[in-house]
Amino acid sequence: MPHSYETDGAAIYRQSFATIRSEADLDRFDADEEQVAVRMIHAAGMVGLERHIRFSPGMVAAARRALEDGAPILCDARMVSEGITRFRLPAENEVICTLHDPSVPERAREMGNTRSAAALELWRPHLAGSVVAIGNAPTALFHLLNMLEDPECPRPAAIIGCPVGFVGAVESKDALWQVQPVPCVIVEGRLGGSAITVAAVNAIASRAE
Ligand SMILES: C/C1=C2N=C(/C=C3N=C(/C(C)=C4\N[C@@](C)([C@@H]5N=C1[C@](C)(CCC(=O)O)[C@H]5CC(=O)O)[C@@](C)(CC(=O)O)[C@@H]4CCC(=O)O)[C@@](C)(CC(=O)O)[C@@H]\3CCC(=O)O)C(C)(C)[C@@H]/2CCC(=O)O
Repeated sequence: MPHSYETDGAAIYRQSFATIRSEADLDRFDADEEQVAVRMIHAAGMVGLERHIRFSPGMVAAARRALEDGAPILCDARMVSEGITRFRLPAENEVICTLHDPSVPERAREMGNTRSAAALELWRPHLAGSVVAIGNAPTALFHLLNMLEDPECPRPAAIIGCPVGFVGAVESKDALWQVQPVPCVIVEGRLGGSAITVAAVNAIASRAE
């Protein structure tokens, strides 16, 4: 007997978002934040994630404005850059991931750091006014914060800072939240990841669900 299941993609999304809106506690988010939080919960498959999501004031508007003005999106991992739905982007924005540039392994050896952190050195020409999406590597977020301690370093318009894991994820996100060098969103704690980060970018890039 063949299995019966929903085959309409749009209906699947509608049903998912309706389920999230009925089960998640979204009251503390404004309308812009709620749209982004719903998509992050959707990507994680986890109602309850909302308790860990923190937006700095005006973050979604700042990131949206930057994208509409043509800002590039700088991603720590290809899992993030590949997940961004290009047709959602308001200005055919460039999506940049420098992690696999051939110069990065040698640069990482010289720096005594991970490839993820070393790859950010190649972001410098693109950083001003960009939207940063870090979904994997805590060392990338720490290195970005260190770069931004230099007042000469160009500043992004907004940071989606959601690295995941057990070593450095909690600490790097706490550091971003403490410093808030620019408007940002984080997922507190060990939770995070490329899918949740991509979902935030895709939600910010599109105005309404
Ligand atoms: C320590 C690292 C962690 N990686 C995690 C989780 C996942 N990583 C995947 C993949 C395919 C990649 N991870 C690298 C970025 C690689 N991961 C690391 C590093 C060793 C150090 C980063 C850091 O600690 O900040 C990092 C390599 C580096 O030198 O920077 C990756 C480049 C490794 C590689 O394939 O060469 C690669 C990213 C490729 C790309 O997309 O461009 C996973 C899919 C795991 C797997 O393959 O089994 C998974 C994805 C999670 C996600 O949602 O993004 C952690 C858990 C983040 C971990 C850091 C923290 C920790 O607690 O260990």
